[in-house]
Amino acid sequence: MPFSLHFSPTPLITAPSPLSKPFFLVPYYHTLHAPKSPLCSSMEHALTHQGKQEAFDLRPEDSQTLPLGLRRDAMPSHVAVIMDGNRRWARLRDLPVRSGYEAGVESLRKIVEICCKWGIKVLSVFAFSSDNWFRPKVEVEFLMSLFERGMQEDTGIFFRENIRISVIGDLTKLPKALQELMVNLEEATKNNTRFQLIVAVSYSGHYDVVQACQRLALKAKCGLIEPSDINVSLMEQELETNCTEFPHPDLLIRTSGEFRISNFMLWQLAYTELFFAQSLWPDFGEAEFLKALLAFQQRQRRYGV
Ligand SMILES: CC(C)=CCC/C(C)=C/CC/C(C)=C/COP(=O)(O)OP(=O)(O)O
Repeated sequence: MPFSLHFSPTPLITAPSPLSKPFFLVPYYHTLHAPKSPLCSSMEHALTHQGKQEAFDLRPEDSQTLPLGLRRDAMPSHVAVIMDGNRRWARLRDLPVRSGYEAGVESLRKIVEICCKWGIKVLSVFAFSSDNWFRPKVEVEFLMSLFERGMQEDTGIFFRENIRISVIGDLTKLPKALQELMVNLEEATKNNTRFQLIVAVSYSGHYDVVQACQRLALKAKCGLIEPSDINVSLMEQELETNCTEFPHPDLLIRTSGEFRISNFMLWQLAYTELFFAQSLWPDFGEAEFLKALLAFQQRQRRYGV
């Protein structure tokens, strides 16, 4: 099934975009000491053709218009989502599991578009947990191919819409081509400023805290810091969310009626507001997202004070 984000062809880009100098990608190929990867050719394709043009519904004025009752001054900067319920969605319809994941990608695209429209700066999604490696091999392989396909097909949109992609997690476990694709996409979009999508793959909160501790221990061993220097700020510099200027989600949404955080961003969620939706992720759309944001805007955040 082809994917498409439905963005306006009208450039909404306010900051300088890599689109203005597509050849910046060329030196990057060389730093990888590798022939052009599939991503690189897909990027070239996207840059040449400027992405898909067939169906768009976002206009510049949309970014000024919020649904009734939603306040721009109380919008969360960073929303995190546990996209749960894709397989159940498929099973309820007698469809193969992969259709559930594909429908989940479409849902993600819708939410990304809404975030851009409503002025949310960062969206983090739990796309594949460290524990998901223990799922059936065929399912894991399908998910890997879905990440590859999804990212390749939307490359043009990321450039045109000024979207930065970051990937967090233990990427060393991913297929080599996917690792390369993700690293390339992160590098190529790192100066995009309108919106940042953080994709957590092969990720867990435990993994993140442990890798941060290992990095600090190494710095201490090398004499760069003293163990007594270690504090919240130094820890946060080593967590994988150091890729964003908003490392702490303001709001966490989990779909599918489950009430747990399942080892997602354990450190970063310390003061996050939680919202649990009944819908399965493929059914989670604008109306439910709005409900979550309205609930968030009514919360009083006291940070223990
Ligand atoms: C390109 C890109 C970032 C794609 C994201 C694709 C996507 C929706 C991934 C979710 C994967 C996942 C393991 C969800 C958990 O719900 P589940 O499917 O295990 O649901 P269940 O609780 O019904 O079993």
